[in-house]
Amino acid sequence: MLLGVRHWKKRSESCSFSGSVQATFVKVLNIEMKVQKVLLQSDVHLKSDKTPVTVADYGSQAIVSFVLEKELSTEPFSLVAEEDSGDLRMESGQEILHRITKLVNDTLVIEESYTVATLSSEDVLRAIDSGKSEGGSSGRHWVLDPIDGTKGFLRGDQYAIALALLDEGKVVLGVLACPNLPLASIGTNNKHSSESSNEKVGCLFSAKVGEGTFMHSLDGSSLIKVHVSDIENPEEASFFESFEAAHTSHDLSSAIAKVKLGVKAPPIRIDSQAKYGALSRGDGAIYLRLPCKGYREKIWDHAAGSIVVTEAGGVVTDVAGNPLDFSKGEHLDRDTGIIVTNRKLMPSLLKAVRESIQEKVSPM
Ligand SMILES: Nc1ncnc2c1ncn2[C@@H]1O[C@H](COP(=O)(O)O)[C@@H](OP(=O)(O)O)[C@H]1O
Ligand SMILES: [Mg+2]
Ligand SMILES: [Mg+2]
Ligand SMILES: [Mg+2]
Repeated sequence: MLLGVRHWKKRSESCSFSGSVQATFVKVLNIEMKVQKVLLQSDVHLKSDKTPVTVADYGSQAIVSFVLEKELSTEPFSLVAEEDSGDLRMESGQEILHRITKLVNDTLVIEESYTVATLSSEDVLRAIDSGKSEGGSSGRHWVLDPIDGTKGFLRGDQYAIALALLDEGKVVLGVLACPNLPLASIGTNNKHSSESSNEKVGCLFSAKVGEGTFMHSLDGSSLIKVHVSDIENPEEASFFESFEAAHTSHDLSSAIAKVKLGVKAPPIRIDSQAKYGALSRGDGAIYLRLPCKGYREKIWDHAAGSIVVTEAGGVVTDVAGNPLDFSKGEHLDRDTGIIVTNRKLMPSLLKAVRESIQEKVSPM
């Protein structure tokens, strides 16, 4: 028993971010917001799976992994992150690597505690590749999506930086920074909005297992504990889904929400895990993600978002109603979609999802 308590204390102490990591996280965000406004065509590349990646994705991964490794120098460091340096090591990647290196140094120079020396391109490549761990069910692994919703980032819309900690395969800590998300509600089911926060954008959600979810403003001026919507009547529940039709079936979610549940409000379509953040503070009551059959979800797309919602009182499952399993490496071990809502709505939502999928498979 005593051993268990000691283990828990040790774990929770080292789970928490030091102030300088959090401050650096915010600086990365500020830089990304500037980069988003001045992005050049040549700063954007297509990866082998045809999804976009930018200097900001690589730069964010290099900085967060560099700072985390420095902060956690006394313990084994394992990071599972989205990007790798393969394309940057090729001849064609030299120009973009040069710009990433400049971006990383410009950012780190602002944070005095990390100005050991100017980082070389090789240091930057090494920092990006620190994210090559495979994760799994034993030990601790940090999970990073340096820019989630890159397509939204390119459009000038929503995106997020998502960092989580896995301990023995379970998410125990999550931080979700959403630089373009208004502090006021973006949905119809809101309970936290206030007059003074109406115009401001930039939210940072943080959640630690057993301690709830907090929303900070990015300028540090406010901090509140948030809770998911307590709506019980599905007709009043507004729902979130991906902006990108290629990432989720808009037709299927419309059949579930409108036809089966009688939801009246139109869907709120935004990019990235900002959907989890917005749901955690009750902006809407449902998030449906129903990708094409065969798409395998990655853990960095859901680890931080899922704990932000569950610690705010919500439920995150696959379409069979099982909790998401983050212990199987870089992929979530499901290919059947993700549903998120509050405890009261989950039974009717699950039923509606199952019926709609069944009807799609065998139309009457
Ligand atoms: N065909 C597909 N189906 C579902 N998700 C996909 C997809 N192609 C890419 N994605 C993932 O969808 C994420 C964005 O989610 P959303 O649609 O909620 O904005 C992307 O994250 P990145 O932008 O980090 O690559 C990417 O991992
Ligand atoms: Mg990507
Ligand atoms: Mg992502
Ligand atoms: Mg990403």
